[in-house]
Amino acid sequence: MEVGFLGLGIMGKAMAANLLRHGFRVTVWNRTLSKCDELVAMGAAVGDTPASVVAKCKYTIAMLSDPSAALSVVFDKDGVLEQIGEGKGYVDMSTVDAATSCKISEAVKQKGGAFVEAPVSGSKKPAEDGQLVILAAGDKALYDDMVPAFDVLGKKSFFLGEMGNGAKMKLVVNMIMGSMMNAFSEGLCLADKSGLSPQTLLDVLDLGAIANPMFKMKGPSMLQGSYNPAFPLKHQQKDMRLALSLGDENAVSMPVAAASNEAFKKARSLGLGDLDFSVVHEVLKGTGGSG
Ligand SMILES: NC(=O)C1=CN([C@@H]2O[C@H](COP(=O)(O)OP(=O)(O)OC[C@H]3O[C@@H](n4cnc5c(N)ncnc54)[C@H](OP(=O)(O)O)[C@@H]3O)[C@@H](O)[C@H]2O)C=CC1
Ligand SMILES: O=CCCC(=O)O
Repeated sequence: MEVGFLGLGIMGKAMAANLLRHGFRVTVWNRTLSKCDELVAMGAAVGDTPASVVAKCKYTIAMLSDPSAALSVVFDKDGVLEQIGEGKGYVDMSTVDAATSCKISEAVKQKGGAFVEAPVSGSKKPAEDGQLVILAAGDKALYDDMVPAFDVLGKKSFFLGEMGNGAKMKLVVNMIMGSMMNAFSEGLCLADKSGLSPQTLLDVLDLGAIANPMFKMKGPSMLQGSYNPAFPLKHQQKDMRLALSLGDENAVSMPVAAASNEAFKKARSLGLGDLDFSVVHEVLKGTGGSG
């Protein structure tokens, strides 16, 4: 199967590499073109523009930072829309809001193409290992065509029905994750300040009802103050912002998420946005809490 791949950041690079390793023919494009080199060394072809990738490939996947990047790659000059049409499919796996997905879907459909939104749960390591959870919605026929690729990229794919449901599900999941990260960080601070060993807290948590992979993976590096980005904090804050907006639209009160968003915003204002989202711990250590 031949696929195009737009966006070779932390996630896109790992996902495109995975497709190559599994025998897919992949044509890549990235705004900063030099980031294509590593994929070329693995056997990828390069397109000069999103439009040229879509012209070459029946199916094109995108993994871009945020709504503005997702819209720019479709609607701007040399964008996806210039070449999408009958018989071609576009799959955006970026985390965006439902309105962005719907806008792209309408434009792609107007040109005769098919569109699926397919944001993912799982970070850099699951992307490298093909263990993502895919939250797809939109054109069911295109989704079915993409199953061979989704099976390589993920351990499970959900088809969630109408356009926007994938984006909404992803935002709900990341709203919970961001709030959990703040509660976890506050707990580490509280243990430390009240004379307990934070390491022992990690051991206790790991044996109880709230044990989870995130605490297990991020806890030790947070205690060391090490924040190599797997999931950049700027993206987590974007997801909290979009989830809070979804809460506004649906009159859902989310005080925990709102307080967590403030801590992520504070971290961004301190220039920590490109580090892992667990760096919010430094903010909470500084203030003694998110409230
Ligand atoms: N990292 C993670 O753990 C996870 C991330 N996600 C989501 O996946 C998406 C990608 O995340 P991640 O790979 O971590 O992000 P990165 O910041 O590592 O990469 C972002 C990508 O978007 C491109 N980009 C940014 N702005 C534009 C623009 N205006 N036009 C064209 N391209 C642009 C960047 O290009 P350039 O290289 O030129 O800057 C880069 O390829 C995000 O929506 C994120 O929320 C979802 C699950 C997990
Ligand atoms: O959007 C990022 C999600 C990160 C994760 O699921 O571990």
